[in-house]
Order: sequence, then C-alpha cells, then structure tokens
Amino acid sequence: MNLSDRLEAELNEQGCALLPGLLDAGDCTAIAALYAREEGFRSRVLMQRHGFGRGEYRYFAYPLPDPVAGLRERFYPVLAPIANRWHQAMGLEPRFPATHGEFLQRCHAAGQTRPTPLLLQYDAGDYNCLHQDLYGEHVFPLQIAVLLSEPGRDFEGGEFVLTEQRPHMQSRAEVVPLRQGDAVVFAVNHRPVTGSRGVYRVAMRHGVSRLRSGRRHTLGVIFHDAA
Ligand SMILES: O=C(O)CCC(=O)C(=O)O
Ligand SMILES: [Fe+2]
Repeated sequence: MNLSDRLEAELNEQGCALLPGLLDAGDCTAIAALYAREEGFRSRVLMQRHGFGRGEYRYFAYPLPDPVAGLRERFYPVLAPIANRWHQAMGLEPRFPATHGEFLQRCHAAGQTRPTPLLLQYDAGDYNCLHQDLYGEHVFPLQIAVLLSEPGRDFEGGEFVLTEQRPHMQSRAEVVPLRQGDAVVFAVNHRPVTGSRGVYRVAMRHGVSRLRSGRRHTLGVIFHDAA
C-alpha cells in the first residue's frame, strides 16, 4: 500500500492518521527554537485573549522556512486525491488541483494571501480549546500537526485531542498518542462517514488537553492561506 492509500484508509476509519517519525529530533529542536526569534513570523496570538485556551502561537511569514515549505509541498499531492474523494462523497463542489502551488493561486486570487503554518508554545497549565482552522471560503480539508517536544521528558499532559460530532448522536473523542517528531493528519472541519442510510458528514474539532508540567511546541501545517 502506498502512503496515500494508507493515510486514506486510516482517515476514513478513524478521522486521523499517524505519520510516525516525520521529523528527526534535530529538526524538531531547530524548528521549536525558531519560536523565540524576532523575525520570520507575521503575527503572534495569545490564546487567552481570544478565549482560545491558554498558551500562544505565531504564524510564519512568507517565505516559509525550508522544512515547513517542504512539508506543505510534499504532503499536498499525497492528500489532494483523498480530499477530492471526500468532497465527492460529501457532495461538495470544490475539487483540488494536483499541486500546492495551483491551490495557493486559488486562495490568493480570493484574497486569502496570508500564510497559515504556525508554531505553538504551551507551558504548564496551558491548553488549546477544541476548534477548527477555517480562514476563509477556500478550505483544504486535511491538515497536519507535528509534535516537536518529547512527552515525559519535555512536558507532561498536553495530549492532542480530536472530537467527532455525528449528526443527532453524541460526540466521540480520540486522544492521539504522539512522540517527538510524530505527526497526525486530520480533518479540518468535517469528514464523510458511511452509515446504513448512506454517507453523512461528521464535524471534527481538535485541541490540546492541559499541560501538567514543562513546555510543549507543535508545528501546524495548514494548506489553505488566510484572508
Ligand atoms: O498543539 C497542537 O497539538 C495542536 C495545534 C493546532 O491546533 C494546529 O496545528 O492546528
Ligand atoms: Fe488548530
């Protein structure tokens, strides 16, 4: 099974898929260290100010640093066929072009020109409320988060959580066990699930449980740009 087929099978069954060891420890440390630098970012968000949780994040500015730009370019073509089948299954119109460059042109033409890849930083007591990363009309339906810190050594608590809200049913939560360098691919806003009466849309949200101690960094890779 190739990577795209494996991810599609996991995404269709669980709503998320793992990419173990996507980055090595050296890359993780180097990317996390960017957080403290002055340059390279377009904005900083203190989550508590907006009711998003507690902790902070910074959006990268263009040009994105190599590993971040590389992940967007490399994974878009793997995920676009899955995104197209999801849209077909959910009866949604937009189809996604073959390359990330073409998709970005579409975002930029619609005024979504600001880069969305971000670095997040959590300290003890911080958490990220369940949310969806929607930034305008154009939405690529899958995104990736990479854990840059090592659980147990750098921090405790702070688990990546996904919830699925099925129509007329109770919500289901999934905790995704990640080690440093592991990534999770997940649905941005909804995904198709086949039930006895056909396909229905399940709304997905993601967040992070409270950090018990230490410091945790994550790299978020979102494929659409922001208005
Ligand atoms: O810190 C995390 O694991 C979640 C980050 C997040 O919300 C994102 O990448 O969109
Ligand atoms: Fe997010």
